[in-house]
Amino acid sequence: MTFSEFLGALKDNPYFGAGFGLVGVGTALAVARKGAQLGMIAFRRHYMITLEVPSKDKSYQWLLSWITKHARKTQHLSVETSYMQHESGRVRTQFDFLPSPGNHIIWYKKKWIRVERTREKQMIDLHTGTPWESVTFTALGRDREVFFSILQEARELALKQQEGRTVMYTAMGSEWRPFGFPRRRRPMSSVVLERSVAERIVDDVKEFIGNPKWYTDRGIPYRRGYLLYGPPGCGKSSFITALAGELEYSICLLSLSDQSLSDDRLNHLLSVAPQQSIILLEDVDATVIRRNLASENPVAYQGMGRLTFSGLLNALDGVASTEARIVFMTTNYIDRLDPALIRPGRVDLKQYVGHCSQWQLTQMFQRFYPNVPLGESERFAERALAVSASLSAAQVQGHFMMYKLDPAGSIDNVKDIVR
Ligand SMILES: Nc1ncnc2c1ncn2[C@@H]1O[C@H](COP(=O)(O)OP(=O)(O)OP(=O)(O)O)[C@@H](O)[C@H]1O
Repeated sequence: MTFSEFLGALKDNPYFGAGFGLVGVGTALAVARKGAQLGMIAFRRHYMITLEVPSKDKSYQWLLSWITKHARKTQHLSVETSYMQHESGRVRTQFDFLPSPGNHIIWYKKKWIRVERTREKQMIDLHTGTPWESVTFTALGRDREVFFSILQEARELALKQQEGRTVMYTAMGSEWRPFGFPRRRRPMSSVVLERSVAERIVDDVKEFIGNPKWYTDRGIPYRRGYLLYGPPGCGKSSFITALAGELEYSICLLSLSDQSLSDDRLNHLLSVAPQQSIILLEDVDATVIRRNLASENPVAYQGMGRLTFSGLLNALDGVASTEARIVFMTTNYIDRLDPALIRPGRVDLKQYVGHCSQWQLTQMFQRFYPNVPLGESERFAERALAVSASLSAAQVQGHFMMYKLDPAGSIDNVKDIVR
């Protein structure tokens, strides 16, 4: 008996015949299911548009906030805790509910949009230690405008949340991440530098930002470097913070004494800094010190601080973008810096920020005790300078804090300023 004869005999058998009928129905169902799947794929391909945004993309956090705003009715939430500084200076803890991983439906511009937030359990971003995530937007139709509109709105929403604040970024692995809570912008008037010093720098930066064409016309990289040097506590960092506020820029803070910083990482970080930000390199003398120590004692410094001096120079030279790139460096020891580091092109403007002059002391007193006659401020300045000619603004501020409501006490006890 052949195999087909055998199958024929089975079909004719009353017990097995019914089974064959079921197999026929099952096959039909499978075919129908397959057909539906193919139909769905074809429908998706031709009548639906999707946009996937990975968590590494700059717009990812903005989009999560946007989704939170639009998916108000969703019951599946996760929380993100942040800190916000109030006008009063108080720091408030803020809980933001974000849509949890899964599907959410949003009605937006007369369209239903499915938003799927996925989190990879298996994959971790090694640089930040966070799981890989993505959000996928799916809408009916072929019009991409809806996605542009969502991205644009999400960006504007994020900018609005930062209005009046300065965002500080710190380097986390190969990325810049917001650090702490956005700070209230520091007014320029709150930092008292020697007469016309602040104006000189502010004018220079504004002139630079306003003239990209000048640079492109001449083929000069559109970047500008600044070096503020001088003793501790005289206002270098405070001034840069106030400048960022004035320009409505954020600050990307990087300490060159960070032992985990390598040439490649620095190079990468400088090239991916957020738009409209000042890159602030602190302790810029640290690389030079390390280089000297390492050459004196190579064994002890082996493997430490893979950032080399030439790596720093290369990274600074590589900083070029279509956007104004502003790099500020600070140091307490300019004499320790290699001339190659501060040559024009790497540092275009150097400014000494030193101990308080008589004019500065008068201004500081006036700002702290606004209702006191000018003569009293001048008297304080004279007496303070008689105590020490090298007072830092931080020292003076500390002294005022001891006599918050007592300007006369602040003058009478001025000798305590050096304690
Ligand atoms: N010129 C200034 N006017 C007003 N406040 C100042 C000034 N300089 C310093 N201060 C105050 O002193 C503190 C320390 O200042 P800041 O960190 O800006 O100094 P710095 O020069 O950057 O010091 P370092 O070299 O140690 O980094 C801040 O709280 C700041 O408010």
